[in-house]
Amino acid sequence: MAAEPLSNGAAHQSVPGRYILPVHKRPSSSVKGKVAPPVLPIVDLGGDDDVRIAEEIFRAGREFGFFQVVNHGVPEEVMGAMMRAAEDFFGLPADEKMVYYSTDGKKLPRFHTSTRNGDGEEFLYWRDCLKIGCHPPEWPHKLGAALEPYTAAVTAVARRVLRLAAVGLGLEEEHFEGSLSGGGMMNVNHYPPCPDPSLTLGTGPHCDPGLVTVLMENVGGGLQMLLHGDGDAGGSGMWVDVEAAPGALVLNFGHQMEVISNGRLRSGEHRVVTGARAARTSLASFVWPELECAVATAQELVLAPGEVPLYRPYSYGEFLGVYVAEAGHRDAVMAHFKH
Ligand SMILES: O=C(O)CCC(=O)C(=O)O
Ligand SMILES: [Fe+2]
Repeated sequence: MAAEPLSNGAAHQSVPGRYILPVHKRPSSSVKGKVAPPVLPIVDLGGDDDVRIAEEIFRAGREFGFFQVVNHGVPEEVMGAMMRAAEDFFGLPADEKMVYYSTDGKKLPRFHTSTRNGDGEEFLYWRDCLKIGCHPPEWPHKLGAALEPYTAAVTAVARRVLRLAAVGLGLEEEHFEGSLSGGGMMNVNHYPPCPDPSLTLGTGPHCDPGLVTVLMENVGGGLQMLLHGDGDAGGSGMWVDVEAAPGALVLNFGHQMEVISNGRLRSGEHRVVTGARAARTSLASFVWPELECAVATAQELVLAPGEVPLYRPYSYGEFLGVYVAEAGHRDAVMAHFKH
């Protein structure tokens, strides 16, 4: 049954039944212990010491799949205008937002709650979202003016990081250019205050499907990443808060980076916990391959003695189909592509 988005009505006094997660899916069910949250690695994109920057990105990508960037070159006014436009959207009267409402997972732009507006969903995540394609004619007119400069600036950051990631991996600097990074879209996420955050999640555990994601948020707190325990931070299987400095952008690698790098760079698994007080808005800009693009582990890497590709080649369209069908569950998705 289709669900009404959270931001369409008055503030919620209690958690509607469909948003209450089964006990084993609630945020506390996966806390096995406590580690001091590691500081999210800070990569300074300023300056031209690309070797240093590439090394920093490689280290953060290997351990967490997550890092924050400063001196990224996206003007403060451009970030501010984009965030205000996003916040304003969710404050619009319901009928203006519902113009974009759809349960058709392929439609863009698309306004939805949870992941699919309740269509085929056993339970709902405490999130409204506006999904936007990467091409201007499809942009919702209310956000259009802010989207153009923001998307251009953030795409430039992603492209620079992809060039540096290629250098860190020992690939040609241009490895990710062209159709490998020719696609993408944006999630404009909105998490209203939740009357009982222990019963809900804003987004469930997932890795992003593409190469790299650039995230901007208005309120710190909510995003968590899963630790793997094989780096200095320890804490295998633990969720820790992703906290970024004011003005920084948070970046994470997605599944395609893990496949192409044969696991050297991790796709950072993450989720969003809800908060009782402030509404949180975040913008996740995804850079990914064009649908017909063939994706495969980079041959230059697999030449290491005895090393074989972990995943079989596929088209990105095939990958996205599996990702949607498996609702983004990391292991279930990757099982389709493992050798
Ligand atoms: O809201 C966030 O911090 C993360 C959102 C997210 O994971 C996504 O849109 O894929
Ligand atoms: Fe995500």
